[in-house]
Formats: sequence, C-alpha cells, structure tokens
Amino acid sequence: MKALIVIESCFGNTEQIAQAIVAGLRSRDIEAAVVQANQSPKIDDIELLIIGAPTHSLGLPKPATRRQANAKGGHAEESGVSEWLDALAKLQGRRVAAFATVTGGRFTGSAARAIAKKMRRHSADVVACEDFLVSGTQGPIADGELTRAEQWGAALI
Ligand SMILES: Cc1cc2nc3c(=O)[nH]c(=O)nc-3n(C[C@H](O)[C@H](O)[C@H](O)COP(=O)(O)O)c2cc1C
Repeated sequence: MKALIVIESCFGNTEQIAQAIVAGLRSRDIEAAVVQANQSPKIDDIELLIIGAPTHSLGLPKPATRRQANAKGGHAEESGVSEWLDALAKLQGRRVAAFATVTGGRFTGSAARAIAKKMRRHSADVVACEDFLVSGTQGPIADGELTRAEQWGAALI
C-alpha cells in the first residue's frame, strides 16, 4: 500500500507530527512520504491519503491567519491545505485520514474536523480524524504526542 501525507506547517510542529506518522506507517511496511500542499502533490496512485494542518482561528489556515503566523516568526506560504483541497477532483471512496495540531483548552476548534468535512464533500471515505497537542503557538509539541502520532499512523492500515 502507498500512503501520502499532505500538510502545511507554519512553525514546523505539524510537519514533525507528519514525520512521526510516516514512521508509524513504515513500521507496518507501508510506503509513505510527506509533501507540502502548496507543491500541488499528485495523488492518482495513493491508496491512503493523510492530510494535516495547524488549527488557525478554530479551523484551517487562511491567507490572513498565515500572515498572522508569519508576524510571529512563522514561515507560512500564501496557499496550503484548504486551497489544495478546494482544487481537488472527487475522491470517490478513497481512504483518507485527517489530523491537526491544536494548542488545547476549551475553544480550540480543529483543522482536522474542517479537513474531514471537505473530504466528505469530495466523497472520500474518512477513516480517522485526530488532534495532536502543541504547548503554544510556536510549539513545542506536547509530551507524548510524537509517540501517539506514530501509533496513530501505524493503526491507520
Ligand atoms: C493565527 C493563528 C491562529 C490560531 N488559532 C488557533 C485556534 O483557534 N485553536 C488552536 O488550538 N490553536 C490555534 N493556534 C495555534 C496553532 O494551533 C499552532 O500555532 C500550530 O498548531 C502550530 O503548528 P505549526 O508549527 O505546524 O504551524 C493559532 C495559531 C495562529 C498563528
């Protein structure tokens, strides 16, 4: 089976979680790689598509929130997961999983839920949707979350 993880990440935390998910998939002998959404990845031969993003203003990053992240030292590009998903063709039952990084608390929202919603509109089969905790806007990733991400990746197949 071939898996692809499509992400965006302003401070590197979502990318680190993605790499842990790759490690989990590879531990189950799945071919897996991470690619940035703004590189317009091709997914024709991908059997398991995993999409991840940082949570911004309760949902997916947008140009305005990416600029806010960059004002705090981030390195976001103009477009990312939301724009890539909007440009995708129908996924017709393709297995997909969504994840996000969140800072936690009572009103965090979740980019993962926003991704899952868009994927269902594309007729995808959403098999998992998960949030991973970071300790603040810039990170770092909370204790134990990289291990949890690796286990989550391994359990996706
Ligand atoms: C503009 C902006 C808005 C944010 N809004 C939220 C939010 O609504 N909920 C939340 O849990 N975290 C929020 N955060 C914190 C992000 O979750 C955190 O920066 C992100 O997970 C770090 O991941 P990254 O290094 O991949 O960008 C926000 C961060 C920024 C920059």
